[in-house]
Amino acid sequence: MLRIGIVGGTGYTGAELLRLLARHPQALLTVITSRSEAGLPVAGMFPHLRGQLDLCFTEPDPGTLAECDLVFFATPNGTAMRAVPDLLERGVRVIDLAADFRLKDPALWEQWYGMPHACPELLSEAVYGLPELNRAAVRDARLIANPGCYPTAVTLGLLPLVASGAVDPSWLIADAKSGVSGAGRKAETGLLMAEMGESFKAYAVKGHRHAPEITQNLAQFAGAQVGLTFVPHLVPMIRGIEATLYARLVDPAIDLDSLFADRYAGEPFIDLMPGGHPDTRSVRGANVCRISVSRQESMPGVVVVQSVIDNLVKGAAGQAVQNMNLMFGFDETTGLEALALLP
Ligand SMILES: NC(=O)C1=CN([C@@H]2O[C@H](COP(=O)(O)OP(=O)(O)OC[C@H]3O[C@@H](n4cnc5c(N)ncnc54)[C@H](OP(=O)(O)O)[C@@H]3O)[C@@H](O)[C@H]2O)C=CC1
Ligand SMILES: CC(=O)N[C@@H](CCC(=O)OP(=O)(O)O)C(=O)O
Repeated sequence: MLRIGIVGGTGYTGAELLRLLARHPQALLTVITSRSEAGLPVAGMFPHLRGQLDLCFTEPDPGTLAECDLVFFATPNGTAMRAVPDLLERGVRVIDLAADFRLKDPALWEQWYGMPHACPELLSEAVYGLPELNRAAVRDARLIANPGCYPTAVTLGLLPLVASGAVDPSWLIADAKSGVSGAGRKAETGLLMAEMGESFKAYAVKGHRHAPEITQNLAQFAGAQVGLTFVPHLVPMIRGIEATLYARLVDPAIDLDSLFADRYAGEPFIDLMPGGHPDTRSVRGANVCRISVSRQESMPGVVVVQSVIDNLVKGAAGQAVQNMNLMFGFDETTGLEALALLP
């Protein structure tokens, strides 16, 4: 059994990791940290884990974490980078669900995250953990940068188009919407039901920190400068991301459904839905990205992709478990077989 630690076990992605790992046949949860709940039983805070997990939250402690085979960081940006060098040194492998190791350029990290990077020397080693893009490297990684939620939905939706040269990479638009759990479990006025319920708005229109992450992903395949307009929206639902993506086709005669089917053949967590309108409830709780690709008769030169994920599953904890399975040689789908919840 793999001994697993989770730093940040009281947040939404930490709780989702607990839900998935409590039933994973090869995973043994040994350390779950929380500074605010240290000493309290995990199942006391999360009753859905009663009878599944007999552990108490503990303060994050490097010595205890070093006894694990793998540590997940489900913590705010800028937390993992302070602890990771020591854990790697002690032979522990790490999956960071935050953004600390996602951007390869430390100056870009500082620009978007507002602090200098604590261990820039590890950025080149860290593997971006999107298996559909990077599966072989994930298997051998000591350190995984688990992708952001929006970047997962947007990258998977645009990748077949950009990588095949079917679209002009300098003109990409991503219009993305997220449920409120994407903002984490912190108390914030703008996230109150009375503030965001029955309402809907775009935010970070001038620039969101996920834009450089998506651009970095696509640039590896584009063969030319990537130009992306990315606008996120907050919608009054709890889970889910829907990204509607637009790009200009180089050859309007291309068979788009075949292009996507070829790119994602054999992918266990990509579901192509030709002619469909994937909705967020069809992925709630499931580790899947459901994609449809279309064009309008009046604008045959513009492709429209719809891509949906559960931000906490394929957009965070499920993807992290998928990466863990690859890193430790388990079947990639172990512990991730659950279907979506409907309704
Ligand atoms: N929510 C989402 O949909 C997604 C989130 N992410 C990323 O995953 C990370 C976690 O997100 P989320 O679960 O939503 O966040 P939450 O705010 O819900 O939870 C954060 C957790 O981290 C702990 N924590 C906070 N500060 C520290 C610290 N300095 N040292 C140790 N533990 C700390 C908190 O517990 P305590 O304070 O008790 O120690 C809490 O358990 C973030 O970086 C987020 O950007 C990525 C993809 C999707
Ligand atoms: C709805 C909402 O607020 N979403 C978050 C996405 C946060 C996230 O998961 O991003 P990182 O892992 O890169 O921090 C936001 O826009 O900040």
